[in-house]
Amino acid sequence: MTAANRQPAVLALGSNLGDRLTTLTAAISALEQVPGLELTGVSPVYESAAVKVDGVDDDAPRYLNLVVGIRYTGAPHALLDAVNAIENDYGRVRVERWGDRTLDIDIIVFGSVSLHDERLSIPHPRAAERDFVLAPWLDLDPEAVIPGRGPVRTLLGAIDATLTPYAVLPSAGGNR
Ligand SMILES: Nc1ncnc2c1ncn2[C@@H]1O[C@H](COP(=O)(O)OP(=O)(O)OP(=O)(O)O)[C@@H](O)[C@H]1O
Ligand SMILES: Nc1nc2c(c(=O)[nH]1)N=C(CO)CN2
Repeated sequence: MTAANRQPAVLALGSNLGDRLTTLTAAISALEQVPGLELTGVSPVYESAAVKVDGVDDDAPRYLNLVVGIRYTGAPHALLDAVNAIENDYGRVRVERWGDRTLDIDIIVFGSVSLHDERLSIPHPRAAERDFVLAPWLDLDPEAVIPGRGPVRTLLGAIDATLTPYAVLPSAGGNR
């Protein structure tokens, strides 16, 4: 793919261990260094209780979450490799599914791509139920849609959201 046909994509970032805001800020800088990746927007940061496999865990460290808009010249799996490398650089250790982590980066949508294989599912299969993805994404793009699921505004309206606005990063911006 050439620079002329970069795909718009949305990434969701989360952290509930360590210096969460510093990690998220550093991760955004690291994303900007990925060859072929251009940052187009950074949402506000929200805080929320950790959602675990068996429900909300009020005893677990709370999460900070944000989403970023990007344009990317490569393929979806190359983007996954890049975000996995950044997660590893920031000390991400996979212990359990939905376990606590220093940094999580999910690919939410990638253009109009629909793909499901053993490494990657796009659109992200759980994004439509996650207030910590939908709320910051709506801030970034009020017209956002998850292909096959509907407008982010409608999806968020169907959820009992329990997020708290936490911060706006100096790098934040809806339209670059
Ligand atoms: N859209 C996607 N974005 C990021 N990773 C994905 C995606 N679809 C599938 N994966 C795969 O999921 C694997 C496990 O991801 P991870 O351990 O971060 O899951 P999780 O964050 O605990 O849960 P969840 O996927 O519900 O957010 C990754 O190694 C990756 O191969
Ligand atoms: N509040 C919150 N809970 C979570 C999050 C997250 O980013 N925020 N990510 C998870 C796995 O990706 C599991 N649970």
